[in-house]
Amino acid sequence: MSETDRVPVDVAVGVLIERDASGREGRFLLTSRPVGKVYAGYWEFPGGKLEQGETVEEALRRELHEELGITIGAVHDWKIELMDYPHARVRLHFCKVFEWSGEFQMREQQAMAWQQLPVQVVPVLPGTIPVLEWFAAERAFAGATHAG
Ligand SMILES: Nc1nc2c([nH]c(=O)n2[C@H]2C[C@H](O)[C@@H](COP(=O)(O)OP(=O)(O)OP(=O)(O)O)O2)c(=O)[nH]1
Repeated sequence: MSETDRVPVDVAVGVLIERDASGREGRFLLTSRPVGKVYAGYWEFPGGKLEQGETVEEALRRELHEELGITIGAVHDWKIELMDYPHARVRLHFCKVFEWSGEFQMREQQAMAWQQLPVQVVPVLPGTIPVLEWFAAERAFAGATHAG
């Protein structure tokens, strides 16, 4: 593999979180990767690669609309994580989202699950696990962050 193959691809990832009346963060949304993609069936936060000229926010709005049929409100930059996979090197831009409108539609025949720690759906994509650790730290959650 040549060096240029290892240039990271930017990916916008949406961490949709429910909040209660006091603003306390609760369940978060995971979706399964569709059949035909690498890591098909693995659970992740919804999102996708930036197209040329797009910002992270623009890509996130487009991807969540394309994949889930929803329109998202404010996008809050949260963390950036570099992941090396055999198939690619990706720079994941995780953004928190608390507001959205529209009915969820699984437009790529994926599945969705609202989760708490510890996450019950399996298997979880390797690049998703750091997010669960960040949640654990924020929420003072002790123990395994996911099953399996
Ligand atoms: N959406 C998402 N992708 C993640 C997460 N963690 C993680 O390592 N990734 C990786 C998997 C993929 O290599 C890459 C996202 O690419 P993708 O193939 O899902 O993006 P896309 O929808 O634009 O796909 P395509 O049009 O190229 O088929 O980021 C995550 O939590 N969410």
